[in-house]
Amino acid sequence: MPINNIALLVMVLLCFVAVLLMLNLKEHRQVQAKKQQLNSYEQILDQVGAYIYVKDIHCRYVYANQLTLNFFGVTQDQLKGTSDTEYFPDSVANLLLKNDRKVIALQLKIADDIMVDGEEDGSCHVYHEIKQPFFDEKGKLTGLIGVSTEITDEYNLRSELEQLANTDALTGLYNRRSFNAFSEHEYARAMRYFEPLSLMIIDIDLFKNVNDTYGHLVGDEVIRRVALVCNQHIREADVLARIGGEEFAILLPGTDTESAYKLAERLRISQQTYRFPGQHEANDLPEVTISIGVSTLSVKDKSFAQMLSRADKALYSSKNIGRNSVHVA
Ligand SMILES: Nc1nc2c(ncn2[C@@H]2O[C@H](COP(=O)(O)OP(=O)(O)OP(=O)(O)O)[C@@H](O)[C@H]2O)c(=O)[nH]1
Repeated sequence: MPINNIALLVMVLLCFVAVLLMLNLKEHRQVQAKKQQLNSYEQILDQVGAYIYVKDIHCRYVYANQLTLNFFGVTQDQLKGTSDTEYFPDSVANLLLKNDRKVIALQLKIADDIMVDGEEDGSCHVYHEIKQPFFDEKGKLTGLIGVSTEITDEYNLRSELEQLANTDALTGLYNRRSFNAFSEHEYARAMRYFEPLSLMIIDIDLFKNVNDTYGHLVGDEVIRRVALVCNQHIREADVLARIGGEEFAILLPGTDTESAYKLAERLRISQQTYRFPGQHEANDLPEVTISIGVSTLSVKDKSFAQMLSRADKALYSSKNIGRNSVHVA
């Protein structure tokens, strides 16, 4: 082969190698750039004040940001392939797994509040978690991505506000608002399943005299004592509420007229014969009597209001015959 041709061949080969090297270098640079980009994304995620993690389709951890790693007390390498059973009590881990499986199976985003008991002080922490399916660039499901934030303070505040909105400050009983909600619910249930349902309205007799004679503060204590005595006689399913100043109501699911009447009589008598053990200050409060109106759900009732109105009428009958009595309507 002439020398010129060999030189040409060497030149072509060199060019080919140079092109290959350049391509390789470009690819290397791209990989490096991607790595750098991923590193900076990870750095960003590490600085977010939320627990961020990725799990595979078997609900095992693939990645977690620094906050999550700190919480679990593991490194990124130690985390890989582990599951929640290693970091949470069984009850919590099962709940988390249930949510994970839902996300994977239904390919749906879900949100939930999770309560976790603190190991050291027994305090309860609440986390709001959002989980959604995670797909690769070809659209194939590869697992899930989750974000959790601690909402203990908000949760406690919400519970306190809910309690304030639903309970009566003086007695701690349900207020009228929550009594109405319970009543509608129990009325619908009793109607649907043909179950008995009774209602009692209780009013303290001549209560104005108590206030006028002993003052409002003593009046308040008497209201609290009436509530306490009523509370001692009811079952867990019964709903006792303070629905007005000196007026109470008790909703009695699964209770027929006869049983409701017997309970009302027991309550009426026990308001006069109660005695709290020891030197209870309620024992020194002025005596009062109560009047009660009872009604029971009828198939003819079109709404809970009709039952309520019958109990009200029965209460007025009790007042009209001289108080300290029970009437059924
Ligand atoms: N101390 C106190 N008194 C209250 C409260 N809410 C309502 N009252 C009082 O309860 C009294 C109710 O009086 P009335 O409606 O005339 O009825 P009553 O004196 O109980 O007479 P009868 O119901 O007919 O037996 C009023 O004096 C109200 O001011 C409360 O939260 N605390």
